[in-house]
Amino acid sequence: MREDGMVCVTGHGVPSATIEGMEASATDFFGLPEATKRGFGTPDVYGPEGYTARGVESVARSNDQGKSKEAADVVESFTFASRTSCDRPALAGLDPLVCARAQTYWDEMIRVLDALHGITTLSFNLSRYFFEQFYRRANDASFVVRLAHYPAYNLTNGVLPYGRHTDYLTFTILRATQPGLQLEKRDGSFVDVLPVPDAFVVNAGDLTELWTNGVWRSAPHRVVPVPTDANPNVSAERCAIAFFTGPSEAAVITPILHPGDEPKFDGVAAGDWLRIKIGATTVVDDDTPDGGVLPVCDDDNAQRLSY
Ligand SMILES: O=C(O)CCC(=O)C(=O)O
Ligand SMILES: [Fe+2]
Repeated sequence: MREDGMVCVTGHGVPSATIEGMEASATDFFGLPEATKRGFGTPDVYGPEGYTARGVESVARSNDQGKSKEAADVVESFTFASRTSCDRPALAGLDPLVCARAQTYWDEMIRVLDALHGITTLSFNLSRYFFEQFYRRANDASFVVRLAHYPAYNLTNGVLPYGRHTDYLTFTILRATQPGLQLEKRDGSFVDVLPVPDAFVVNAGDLTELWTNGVWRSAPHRVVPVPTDANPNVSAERCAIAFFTGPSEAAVITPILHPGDEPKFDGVAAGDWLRIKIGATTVVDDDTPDGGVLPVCDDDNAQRLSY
């Protein structure tokens, strides 16, 4: 966490069936016709609940509030913004099996997060219950399950499946079975984060860095295309499941200081930070041309999604 801001977690106890169920839900959902997918949530905005279509999100814009007008990511996604998302009208009609699997996955992720918080309290000499007040008391902590599908696409104009960014809040618990994720090291070089069987990748986000006064690092990372064996000009299809975690919107996060420490950051309300970051990432029509124009998926060369 100090050096890279990213670790590989094994021995987490999450049943394989729970992980495989969520992966199967991702495969099933993204395999639906585009018009059906667009019926869930707000497909032309990234952030709220439900489906976000390809060409809408440009995560790299979160780095500078959108000033750089980075290209849209080659990704479509589905967000469960609460454990009971499926009860909301926006998601009415979603396959009940997908909903049930998401709830099971959610509960397991909370369990893993509790362990991560336990490790953090030990590392920073905090009360075992330090995080409770920020996450549980108001019962509105920022937890999100995000399913991401990176379709196969022609590698013609250098766009990335998912641009370089840091995660906005505290810990992200990530599951991906295909290569493509890269971590930016402190010297600016990128290294592959290859999938490890049965493991999760956990990375610290911006508020973890703030909270730990810079001791743990908010790791810049990105997803790069991985050419298929059949055609080096086509990127392989990929799926990932992220569980994003963060404190309640109103929680003001300030650096945890030990005797002799000087604060390196000002405090910030978690909700304000999230809005600043996420607000810049939706690509709109009047953006620079590259924002809306994506390479077309070559169906003949597209690989079947396989877990
Ligand atoms: O797809 C991945 O492996 C990483 C996705 C990611 O960085 C994110 O959703 O924040
Ligand atoms: Fe990320």
